[in-house]
Amino acid sequence: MDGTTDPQPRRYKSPSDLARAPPSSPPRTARITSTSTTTITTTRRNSPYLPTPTELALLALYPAILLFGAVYAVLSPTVPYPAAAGQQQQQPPPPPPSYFARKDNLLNTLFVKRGWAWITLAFASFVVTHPALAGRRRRLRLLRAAVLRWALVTVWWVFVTQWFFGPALIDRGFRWTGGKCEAVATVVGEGREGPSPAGVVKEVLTAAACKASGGRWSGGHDISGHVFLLVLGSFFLVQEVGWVVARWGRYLGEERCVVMRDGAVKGAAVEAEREGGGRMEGVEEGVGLPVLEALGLGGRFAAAVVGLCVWMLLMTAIYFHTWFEKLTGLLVALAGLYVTYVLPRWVPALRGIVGLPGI
Ligand SMILES: CCCCCCCCCCCCCCCC(=O)SCCNC(=O)CCNC(=O)[C@H](O)C(C)(C)COP(=O)(O)O
Ligand SMILES: Nc1ncnc2c1ncn2[C@@H]1O[C@H](COP(=O)(O)O)[C@@H](OP(=O)(O)O)[C@H]1O
Repeated sequence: MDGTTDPQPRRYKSPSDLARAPPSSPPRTARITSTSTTTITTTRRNSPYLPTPTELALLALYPAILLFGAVYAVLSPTVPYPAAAGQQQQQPPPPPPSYFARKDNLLNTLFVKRGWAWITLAFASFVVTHPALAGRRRRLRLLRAAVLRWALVTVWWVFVTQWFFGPALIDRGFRWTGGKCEAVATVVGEGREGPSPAGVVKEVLTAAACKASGGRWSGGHDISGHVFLLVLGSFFLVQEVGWVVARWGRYLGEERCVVMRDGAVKGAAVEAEREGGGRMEGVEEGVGLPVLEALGLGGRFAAAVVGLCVWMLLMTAIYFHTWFEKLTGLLVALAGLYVTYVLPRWVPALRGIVGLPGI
């Protein structure tokens, strides 16, 4: 167990090794927790109503990226400001100042435009393969809660970008703020043709339908779908992977606090212990592993997806939309994240259903 008898000493096993190892194979040096050796420490009490300091620091990167993009777009001589400021210009757009200013760039077409599928794939590969979620007794409970949280953010993504009992919230918001499908309106205004012109205007309720009919979606507030998806998806992965790996490898000296049913505020680990979740019986812990190894294959895949999200967010910040449309994209994403990850900390009934990542 102490590694001195190992002919090829290696202090810790990687998650892929652990996943391959038969359940009964004795660990070499990595620590095993049993019911008597749970050592979860809470070093400071955070507000259950707010993200923890580490979460806040990570969240602060999003407005920082948007701010950087806006400043860069204004200051850079290569970024034509009207293009960065929105789609209101009447003239044909100038040639794109960079490959990533093109809507048909590969990362946009293959990654962002299929963004939720990538986020879902990364999440699934992490929860299915990571040894921290492999303990027999905890596995089902943790998986069920993680899938419910995925369903919650997925429903929010669907409502905001795809469908909300008709047009998605982004499309509804655009029309509520006075937007319309311009080409169709012009035809109607000029009374040129169309079997039922007024009907045509009524039917163009979404940006996609407007584009398909050759029109231009303009005049309203167009919440940035890219900012929304990239922030929601990347922070969802950060939460789902981050807390599991941080607890498994004991990387963080901080803990989420929760409001208990009797109103007491406690560290979330207390609840984990009560549920048996603080004790990874028979599950090797990742204490001391380098973070990259502790992430495992699934976690590294998720980290790569998060990296791509951050890069594309920066590109959107520099080349697309107005700053206010990007800000609302961010706020709408944060609303979904708050409901999924912070609200359960102070609403025990909700926590009983969707849980907290890693607990
Ligand atoms: C009454 C309750 C009803 C609840 C309804 C819930 C329905 C659940 C459906 C579950 C679907 C899950 C699908 C999961 C797998 C996938 O993700 S497949 C879809 C892949 N597609 C995408 O990822 C599209 C991503 N793109 C976008 O969201 C948008 O294109 C955009 C990037 C936000 C912006 O679009 P623009 O056109 O550029 O403006
Ligand atoms: N990082 C990025 N790379 C390429 N295109 C981007 C982009 N961010 C936004 N766009 C494009 O800008 C338009 C508005 O984006 P959104 O509202 O989703 O934020 C969309 O155009 P299309 O709808 O014509 O593809 C989208 O593809």
